[in-house]
Amino acid sequence: MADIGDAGDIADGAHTTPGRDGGAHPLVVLVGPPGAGKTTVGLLLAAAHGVGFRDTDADVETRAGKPIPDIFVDEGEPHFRALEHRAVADALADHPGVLALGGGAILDPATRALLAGHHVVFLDVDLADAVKRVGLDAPRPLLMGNPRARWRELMAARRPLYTEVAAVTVNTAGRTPEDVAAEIGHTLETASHRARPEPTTPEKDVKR
Ligand SMILES: Nc1ncnc2c1ncn2[C@@H]1O[C@H](COP(=O)(O)OP(=O)(O)O)[C@@H](O)[C@H]1O
Ligand SMILES: O=C(O)C1=C[C@@H](OP(=O)(O)O)[C@@H](O)[C@H](O)C1
Ligand SMILES: [Mg+2]
Repeated sequence: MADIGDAGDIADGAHTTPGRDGGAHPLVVLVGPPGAGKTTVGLLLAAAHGVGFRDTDADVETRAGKPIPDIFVDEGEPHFRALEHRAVADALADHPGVLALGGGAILDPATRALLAGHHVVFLDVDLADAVKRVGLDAPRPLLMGNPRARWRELMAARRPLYTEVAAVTVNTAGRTPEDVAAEIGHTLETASHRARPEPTTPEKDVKR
């Protein structure tokens, strides 16, 4: 799938993160709830670093040939989640730039497992800012009805999952997308903030 806003080849290869399999893996993966700014900040971050930007929501829509709300209505959320898992797996395997995930991608345990070893940043936001940003904005099927109540419920259930997969949390409340992108850029320069370690083999599974 083509990158959005790809800045072209990076001459010195400095922005390519080689994976264990020799493929190119994302420089950074953004997670967080709807309205955290994953898409907005991701585009800015990619431009600042001269790398491509990819968003799994856009990949899912391209593959399905329809907007996300239509997928929810026509095929249901489980089908959307299956498409989303595939989109995340593909992008983690071959996208060397900035990758933004849909807010619920981390609900799938298999997707969380795939994120191990990647530089994952959790964009945190409070209810007031999130609702200001997305409340009555473009359609997000999971916020339909009462966006404030739905968002609060989603965040309560997901916060532990965002922190589980992320090496770094950046609070975005009251901050501009430019400021948030700059802070993420700093985390990329700090060795101690690199990706969380991959899980070790559970003791019970070790063959003696
Ligand atoms: N830090 C921010 N401050 C103010 N508005 C923001 C910020 N980040 C994003 N937005 C706005 O909020 C809306 C949702 O942002 P988006 O990037 O689509 O969030 P996400 O992808 O996390 O759901 C957009 O209208 C965007 O311009
Ligand atoms: O939180 C969610 O479950 C969803 C978030 C959306 O993406 P954003 O987080 O980019 O809004 C999109 O993937 C879909 O509507 C479901
Ligand atoms: Mg988004």
